[in-house]
Amino acid sequence: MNLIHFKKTKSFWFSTIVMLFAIICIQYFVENQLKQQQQKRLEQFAKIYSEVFKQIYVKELEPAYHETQQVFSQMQDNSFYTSIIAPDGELLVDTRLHWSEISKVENLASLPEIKALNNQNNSLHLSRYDENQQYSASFFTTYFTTNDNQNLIIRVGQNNKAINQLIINIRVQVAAFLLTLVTFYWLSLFSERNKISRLASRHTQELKSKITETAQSYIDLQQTSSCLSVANSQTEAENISLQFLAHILPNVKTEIRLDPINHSQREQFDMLDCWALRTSKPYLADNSSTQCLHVKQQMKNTSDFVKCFPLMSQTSIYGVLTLYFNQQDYQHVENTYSTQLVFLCQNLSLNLSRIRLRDALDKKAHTDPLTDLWNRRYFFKKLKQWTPNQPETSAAFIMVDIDHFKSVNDSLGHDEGDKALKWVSKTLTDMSRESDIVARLGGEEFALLCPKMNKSQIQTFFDRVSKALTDYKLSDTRSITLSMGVAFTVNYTIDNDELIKAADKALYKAKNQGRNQLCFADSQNIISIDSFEKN
Ligand SMILES: Nc1nc2c(ncn2[C@@H]2O[C@H](COP(=O)(O)OP(=O)(O)OP(=O)(O)O)[C@@H](O)[C@H]2O)c(=O)[nH]1
Repeated sequence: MNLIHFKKTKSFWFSTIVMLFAIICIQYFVENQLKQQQQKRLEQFAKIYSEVFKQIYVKELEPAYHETQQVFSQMQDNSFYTSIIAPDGELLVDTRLHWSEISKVENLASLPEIKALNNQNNSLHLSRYDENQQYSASFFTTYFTTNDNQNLIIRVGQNNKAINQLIINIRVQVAAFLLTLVTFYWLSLFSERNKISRLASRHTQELKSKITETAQSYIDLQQTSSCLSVANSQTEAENISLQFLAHILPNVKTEIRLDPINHSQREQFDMLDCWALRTSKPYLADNSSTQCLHVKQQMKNTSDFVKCFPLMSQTSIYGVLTLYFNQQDYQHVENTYSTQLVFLCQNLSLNLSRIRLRDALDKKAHTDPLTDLWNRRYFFKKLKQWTPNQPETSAAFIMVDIDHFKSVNDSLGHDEGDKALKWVSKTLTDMSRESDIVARLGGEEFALLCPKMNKSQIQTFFDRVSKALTDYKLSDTRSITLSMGVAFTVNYTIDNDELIKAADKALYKAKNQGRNQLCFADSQNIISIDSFEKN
């Protein structure tokens, strides 16, 4: 800013000096012209006057004096005054004096113009201070010859007051012009300075608020990252990220779509539909460019730009983050939040990877390798998390045991027994609902936790499972049968220990009563869940 100002000032002074110089030259020229014109007019006047005087003058001076006085009194310009002087300096005629006063005037031979003329000049111009008249005057002095061959001097003078006044006027006008120019310049400079300072303060303010906004977004991002690092599920991680985006980009519509492989309930989403995932980098599309196929038509129609950020690692794809902008928001986000968005996506991807890895390990730790059902540990963990005092968490606890399984192993071998175990597992899973937990507790023993199931529903379940098992034939054409013991949490008074013990007793009863049957619990019998887990 200072540099610009300096340059402006420098060029201004340079142009001012040039202008001043030009004005002085013009002024000098004008003044010179004025003086030349004055001299010309003095010469002309002298010529005319001497001609008139010559015509009128015949030996007698007085009549000539009066006649010329009369002739020249009619002239408009009476600023000229004329003297006729004899070569020896005697004043003969003077237009400013009365005839009677002329003879009283002293000899004029000592006047500078008469002296100079006598020193061999035929005519001359001279400006000097006229002490008699007390003002500065210009004189033209020359010889002329009368008709009777007398050599006389004519001197025409003019008061310089008018011309001096003219010159002063010109100078005043030039000075006024320059002063106005300088004033205007400083005024414009001042207003420009004010404008620049206002602009600078506005920019500073904008910069300040942008820095504050950016700093705040980094604080939010840090907090979001901390939450993401302890997120328990993909849904939780997704919600944390969406919350952050809604906070920093309140006007931008945001959407996260995760890989449906681990999310069977989600809307199907083909990862090849997204150009960001194909190219492994953010993809921006406006209304005229190729859009990703997963982008919602309605959202696309109401936005100027759609930008997708891939959620992926080097080896896996987790999903995509999509932002829908209008023109103005897009610029703002690009300028202020582009780094934060990339960081968020990296962080989210990292945590999705962590959650998936943990889920996979969890699943491995909680799954029975032979049947792929939940194992004993997982089942009792779930059962411990049960809250029996809430009506909506009421459930049926079913214990299942294959009848005479030992004889299957003994007669047909372990492989045949394993096949039978897998078939029973599949049948139990197929016949149960999605909300039920089906587990293999060990050996030929299974358990189900079925929320909101009544006696008749259990009976139907048992009948369907038994019927399905008759379709499976062992190699010796035998069929498999099951016994089930069931206890309920419907009366809200039984805790988990009671529930297990009751179901176990019911199963025991079913075995004792001949197997291949279903028995419901007698809730009076109690054993502890811990002792049951140890079995
Ligand atoms: N093939 C196979 N057999 C198993 C597995 N785990 C346990 N068993 C067998 O399951 C049989 C369980 O027999 P028992 O506890 O006596 O019960 P049961 O023969 O079914 O008699 P009831 O329960 O009284 O009807 C044993 O022979 C175990 O060896 C397994 O993973 N695979």
